[in-house]
Amino acid sequence: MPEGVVMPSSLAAAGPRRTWRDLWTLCKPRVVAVMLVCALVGMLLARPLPAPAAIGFGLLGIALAAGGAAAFNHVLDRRLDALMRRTARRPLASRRLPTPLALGWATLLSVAGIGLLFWRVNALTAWLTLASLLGYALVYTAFLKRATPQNIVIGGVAGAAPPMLGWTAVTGQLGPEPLLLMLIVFAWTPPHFWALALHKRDEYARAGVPMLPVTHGPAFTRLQVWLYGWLTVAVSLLPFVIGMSGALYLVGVMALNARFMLWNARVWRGRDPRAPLAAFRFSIHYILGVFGVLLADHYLSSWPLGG
Ligand code: HEM
Ligand SMILES: CC(C)=CCC/C(C)=C/CC/C(C)=C/COP(=O)(O)OP(=O)(O)O
Repeated sequence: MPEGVVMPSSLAAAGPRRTWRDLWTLCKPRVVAVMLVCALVGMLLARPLPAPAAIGFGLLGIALAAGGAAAFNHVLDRRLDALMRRTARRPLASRRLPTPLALGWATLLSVAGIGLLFWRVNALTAWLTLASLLGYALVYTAFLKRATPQNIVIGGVAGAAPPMLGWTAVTGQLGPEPLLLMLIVFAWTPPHFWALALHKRDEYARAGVPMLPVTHGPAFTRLQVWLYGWLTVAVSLLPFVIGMSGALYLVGVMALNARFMLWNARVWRGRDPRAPLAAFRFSIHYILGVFGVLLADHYLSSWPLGG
């Protein structure tokens, strides 16, 4: 049977529940959820406090667009995903879901998300979100991922956008603060991803994906995790340095940085084979923690006067 053509009976046999679950999976819901936390913090850090409708429409539009981008990634990567154990069970890689249906779903979500941002939020946020969507779905997935070990550094610009998108959604303009929030996520992306890539190096090599551990080897990648880790630490201190956040943020982020660098240093030393996976897992707690303390500092520091 040609690729993408699935007998209607097989869909019927899978059942509508399974199909909806697969469509949900295409959106990378856990990744998008963390992005939405970053976007929400971007919104709440902007002054004056945004109206609930601005927050709601902004988050919904960003969520739909990011979910759509993730679904395009599943479509474009379906053959590659089938070659790796981590991704082989995905709906398209395992041919549970017809490709045209996934393509339609990705288009629907993307058009709905960008349309909603234009209609109910503002044009600046809609254009920036569209650029992020295309940056991830097309530039990263279709080209960079297969072309260069710097794929995730350049592609990381798209993934780092949500806090900036949150800010512009409620203010309608850019500024140094949203760009700094974006820079934190951007610097964090290489240690986040290369830690996992070290753990999955053999799978990427077999699939022929030029991730850094494949092209430059584990020792070089371990060093890069450590160096980008320090870059992330430096950037994470900037909100305090420029007076955007106070002492509470500084204390919180220092504690997170200590733990983050502990894991990155273990990755760098290369003696503990479990370190890369543990460092990858902690990287997610780290980014949530940094945005959490940014928010806590913003509200608690100005209490009882209000943010
Ligand atoms: C180009 C940039 C990025 C790359 C290449 C990347 C790569 C990855 C990969 C390969 C995974 C494993 C997924 C899996 O096991 O199915 C992952 C997981 C994850 N990433 Fe990233 N990531 C990037 C940016 C981000 C950003 C910006 C965020 C959030 C702000 C994020 C949050 C997460 C979360 C929460 C997970 C865990 C998902 C789960 O448990 O299902 N990532 N990332
Ligand atoms: C509009 C907007 C904010 C867009 C951003 C969209 C988005 C969901 C980015 C996710 C980043 C990510 C998980 C990359 C991994 O891709 P991969 O293909 O290398 O990983 P995989 O092998 O797990 O699919």
